[in-house]
Amino acid sequence: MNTTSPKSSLAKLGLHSKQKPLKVMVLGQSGVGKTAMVVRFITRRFIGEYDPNLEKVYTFNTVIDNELVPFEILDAAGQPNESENIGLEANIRWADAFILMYSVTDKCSFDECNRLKFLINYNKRRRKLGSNSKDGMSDVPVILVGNKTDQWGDRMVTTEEGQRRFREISCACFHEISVRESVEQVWSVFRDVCRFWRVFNKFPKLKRSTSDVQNGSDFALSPDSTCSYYEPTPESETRRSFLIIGHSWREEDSNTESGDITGPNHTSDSKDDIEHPFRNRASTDGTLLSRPRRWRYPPPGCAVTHSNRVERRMSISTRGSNASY
Ligand SMILES: Nc1nc2c(ncn2[C@@H]2O[C@H](COP(=O)(O)OP(=O)(O)OP(=O)(O)O)[C@@H](O)[C@H]2O)c(=O)[nH]1
Repeated sequence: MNTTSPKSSLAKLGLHSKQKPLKVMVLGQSGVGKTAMVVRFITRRFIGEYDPNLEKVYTFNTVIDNELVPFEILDAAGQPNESENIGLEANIRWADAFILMYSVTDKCSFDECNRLKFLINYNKRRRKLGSNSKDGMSDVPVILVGNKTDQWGDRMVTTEEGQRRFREISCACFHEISVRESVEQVWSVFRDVCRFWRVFNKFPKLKRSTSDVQNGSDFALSPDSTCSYYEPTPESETRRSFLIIGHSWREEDSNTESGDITGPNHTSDSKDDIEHPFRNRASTDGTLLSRPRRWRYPPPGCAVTHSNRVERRMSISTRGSNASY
């Protein structure tokens, strides 16, 4: 017997809502290769020159890990002056996930990532701080990408600096790629965007981990999250993978395929790590320490001393590269 689900019948009639698109924003200084990367992902071609002022949303449906993913990709124009920050911030609020791109041949573009990550933190949190919803305490995946590794003679940012920065500004993972040389590297970036987005949606309580976990703490963001980068020299196409454990990464066996399920060793060692991984510092990224309970009429024996108060501090700076986290 031929059975049809109500969902598919509605879909045929065009009444059932489509799958939610994955809205990705590609951010970075002008000239780092944002447009080249998006076009490479969609068409598999490397096209040399583009209109630098063009800001465009590309829609592209593809299958990742056996699931259809309707991408909406906003290729943000490089932001040459501060007056365009308002539009930039509106776009940041629109997006579900981010690719933060710099060129390994341009130190300024690398430093610009700090400011942009700060803007992401601020704009994705601000809305949520005002909301009552518990789910509002969320974060979004941000993938740090260093492009143009084919220009190894002009390199100004080392792989180690990229790895350090990815930890410092709390991105979900880090890639080094050459859009010109490898379509596979470009695909691996978008694959990770999608995988992290799924993980963040699936485990809302983990969402803040990539912003708040202290250096070196072992916190399992996802058992199947791997990140990769490629060796910068053209003669070495060896793929190296990193398992992302919350804020930190560990080098894996180089034969491990991206997306492989990892063993139990990669999860957090103690339950305590999961329960108290955050909030060890005040910060300017909107992360507030939880306030101690203040009694209006303290119960007997519960004397609240002034020193018990936790200072709440939040300052916002969107200028320059001196944003702090
Ligand atoms: N060598 C090399 N050049 C690249 C690579 N990716 C992009 N480019 C070049 O870098 C230049 C800038 O690329 P775009 O894609 O226009 O950069 P963009 O970040 O979109 O720049 P805006 O549109 O100004 O924000 C172009 O000349 C590209 O051909 C790469 O992987 N290697």
